Amino acid sequence: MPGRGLQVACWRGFHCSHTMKYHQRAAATPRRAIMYVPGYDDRKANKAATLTIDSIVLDCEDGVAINKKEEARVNIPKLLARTDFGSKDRFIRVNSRDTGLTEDDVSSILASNNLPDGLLLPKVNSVDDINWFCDLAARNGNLKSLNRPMILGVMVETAIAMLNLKEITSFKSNTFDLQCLIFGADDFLAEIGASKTENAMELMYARQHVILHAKAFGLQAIDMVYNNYKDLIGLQRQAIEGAKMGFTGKQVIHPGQIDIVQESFSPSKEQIEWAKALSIAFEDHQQQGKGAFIFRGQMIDKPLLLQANNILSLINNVNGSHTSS
Ligand SMILES: CC(C)(COP(=O)(O)OP(=O)(O)OC[C@H]1O[C@@H](n2cnc3c(N)ncnc32)[C@H](O)[C@@H]1OP(=O)(O)O)[C@@H](O)C(=O)NCCC(=O)NCCSC(=O)C[C@](C)(O)C(=O)O
Ligand SMILES: [Mg+2]
Repeated sequence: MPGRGLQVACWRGFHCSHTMKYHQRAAATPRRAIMYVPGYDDRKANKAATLTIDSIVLDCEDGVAINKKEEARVNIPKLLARTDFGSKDRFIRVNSRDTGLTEDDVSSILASNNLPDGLLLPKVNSVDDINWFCDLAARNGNLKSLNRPMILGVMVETAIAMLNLKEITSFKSNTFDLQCLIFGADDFLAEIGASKTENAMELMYARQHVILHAKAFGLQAIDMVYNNYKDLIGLQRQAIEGAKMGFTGKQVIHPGQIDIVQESFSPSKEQIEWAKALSIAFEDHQQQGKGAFIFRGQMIDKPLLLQANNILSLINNVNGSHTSS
């Protein structure tokens, strides 16, 4: 792929820091693309079921007009019951705490016998918002029927959430498993009064802030939506940039965006070959007592091995998830 070279992003949190107790939380499930599907829209949901994509989000929030909210929350459990989404992760995005709609979402969606794999919580401002939601879900939901924790994705899209990210990413619970931070660029731009530019330079700090906190706590970091869904060249540029920055995946809104995004967040053949060869060379040099050595003209030491391991872990996870479908 043009422009990718062998400069490898840190694809996952696994090997990037010594804080292994957090890094062990990192999900092995690849979430390179996650696509929003309005929860009331059976045609789009049926289409989504046929597509090759890591995750889908059945939406009750901003992809659903206020007069369609009830239809979406009633329809989603029926969709989950009758639709085979294959190996895709099935998320539901509920409405945020401040809307007063979350209680109805939870009663309808989580009381059902057809639970999703995970939930996305939008417009979270603090860990108190997550705890509030988890209490609500534990009281009203059918979560005891699960033999695993419910996966959580927290959407970071307010200024106060950015300031509270360390506390938010420290969230722990036996019933809920926080696995992803998801950057909601559109809401964030609206809140800080900025305008989106072509190269998104106004969002660089916020994107890095999300990555930093996700990786410090072993979470996946999911990049912003590319709204101009017919511009595939711009999408590819932004997706590759996000992967190089350290994001593990990207939100999408249209089927035409999936392949480009999933490819951008997958190691190329050259990267895989490089990672395998480097691992072997590293082991050989360790045997010879050399911590640093020259490999294909570059100085290699342990951090490069860790980057190579990130590539090999990702490719194993991607292959594993596809063979299990
Ligand atoms: C952009 C739109 C209006 C163009 O809609 P369209 O009907 O003009 O598209 P199309 O090109 O005609 O569609 C082609 C085929 O793809 C299907 N299709 C099209 N989209 C989807 C989809 N998402 N999921 C599944 N299938 C889809 C569509 O049904 C059709 O299938 P068909 O040939 O069988 O009829 C449409 O794609 C759409 O509604 N996308 C979802 C938009 C959405 O959910 N937005 C909210 C999430 S982003 C957000 O909230 C912000 C964030 C993160 O919070 C923050 O940054 O702050
Ligand atoms: Mg949003």
